[in-house]
Amino acid sequence: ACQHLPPAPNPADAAAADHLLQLIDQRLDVAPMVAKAKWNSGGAVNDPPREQLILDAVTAQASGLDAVFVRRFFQAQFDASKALQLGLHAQWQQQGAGKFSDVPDLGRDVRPLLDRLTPQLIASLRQIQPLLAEPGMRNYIESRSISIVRADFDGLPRRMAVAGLFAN
Ligand SMILES: O=C(O)C(=O)C[C@]1(C(=O)O)C=C[C@@H](O)C=C1
Repeated sequence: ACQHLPPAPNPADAAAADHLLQLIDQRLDVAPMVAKAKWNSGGAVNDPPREQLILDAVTAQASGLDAVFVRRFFQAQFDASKALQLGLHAQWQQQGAGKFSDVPDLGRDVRPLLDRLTPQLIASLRQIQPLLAEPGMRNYIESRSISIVRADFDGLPRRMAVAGLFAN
């Protein structure tokens, strides 16, 4: 029985994957705060110069790691954040929502939360990258992500964020 199922990763590798998924979830948890700050300010969700700044920083910090892999991963985190933010904006638009009170400042309060996660994500990617080709690892990551990473908008942002680990 179950011969068709891929093998589960060993406990240490599974724990490393769970840790990365927790960090992905923590980063995605910041998106609603970003969305509120931008809703109040009227600023665009997409900020290519800010993305470029982060990509340049991670490329510099990630020596030894494949630059294409790291950049693809972070771009996927931006794209997941934007999908979540745009979904929230569409919801608030439809509800005729007004400005939110007590929203943290994007530059002073919110982006530092993302910046604090960046080196943790890079450290976790270092651990995970050599394990990604193990049989069963992709399957494990994708199924575990459903329990660990937030599920907004039918899981679209979650799927986008996790897909960034794989080339296709
Ligand atoms: O900092 C912002 O303005 C965000 O919206 C967050 C974020 C990110 O995930 O880091 C996502 C989309 C933007 O294009 C730039 C950066």
